[in-house]
Amino acid sequence: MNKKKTILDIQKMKSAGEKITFLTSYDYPFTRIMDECGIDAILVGDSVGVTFSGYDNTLPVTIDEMIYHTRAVVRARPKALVVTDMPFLSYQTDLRDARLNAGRLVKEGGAEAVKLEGGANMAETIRAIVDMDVPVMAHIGLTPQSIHRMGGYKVQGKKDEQAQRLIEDALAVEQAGAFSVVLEGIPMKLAERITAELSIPTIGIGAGPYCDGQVLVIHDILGLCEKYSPKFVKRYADASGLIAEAVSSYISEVKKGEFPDEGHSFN
Ligand SMILES: Nc1nc(=O)c2c([nH]1)NC[C@@H]1CN(c3ccc(C(=O)N[C@@H](CCC(=O)O)C(=O)O)cc3)CN21
Ligand SMILES: CC(C)C(=O)C(=O)O
Ligand SMILES: [Mg+2]
Repeated sequence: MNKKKTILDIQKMKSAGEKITFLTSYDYPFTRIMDECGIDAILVGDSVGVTFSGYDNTLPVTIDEMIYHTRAVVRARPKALVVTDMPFLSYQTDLRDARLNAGRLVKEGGAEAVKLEGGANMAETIRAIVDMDVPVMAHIGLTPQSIHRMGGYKVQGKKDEQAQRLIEDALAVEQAGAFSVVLEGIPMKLAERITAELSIPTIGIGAGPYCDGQVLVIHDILGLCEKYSPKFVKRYADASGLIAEAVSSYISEVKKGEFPDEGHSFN
């Protein structure tokens, strides 16, 4: 398909039984490459705080930083759907803040949808944003903005009672009008059950193979982020190694006077 992908295309893929592929991107060059490869959707994730800015977690990321990165992604004119994370404190305070910040991501950033963390507790917020025609993706299970409540990045929904609550959260966000939901860090059988019960697509990360689609952090699949190595990450390349090789070659050639040669110089 050579035209712009929309939330409708993403939703149709669930009924067609076609897996949905998401990756995070935070800039222009990565977006160009992954879009050329045919990625279905791009998440401008608040994981940018960890992978790009070097923070220990996602909590310090600001709405202005999310706008900045979304603009860089959108400038690549991807065919993929562009979804941007609402960062911590940009939607939890009240509905007005939530609407205003979701609107800023669309108006100033160029996002086509926003994502926020939470289930039943965020149903009203999801509804408020959807009511101004900004599509919302929900995110339940291991929600990184809740790191201090969870006491670390821990798999959620292992106990029956917790699992039941996550099923209720999933139903609540669908009911509130979310167009899709991320399931992060939950047992695969629970993700399978939620996927079967919902009519909106589930996008898993550390949630097993039975979701309607998958998402991973681009720096993780490239071996560019050493900070965390969750079990769910598969490293498809060693980009750190490639960069180190190139940088080392450059340093050594300059030191030896081999670079620049006449071919890289002007007369
Ligand atoms: N680069 C990067 N990738 C991510 O996936 C990611 C971020 N950053 N930053 C925000 C959160 C943090 N994430 C994480 C980080 C670590 C684990 C982790 O180590 N999980 C353990 C399970 C521990 C348990 O349940 O006891 C694992 O072994 O996978 C999970 C999610 C996901 N998100
Ligand atoms: C990994 C995904 C789901 C995310 O929220 C992020 O990158 O911030
Ligand atoms: Mg996020």
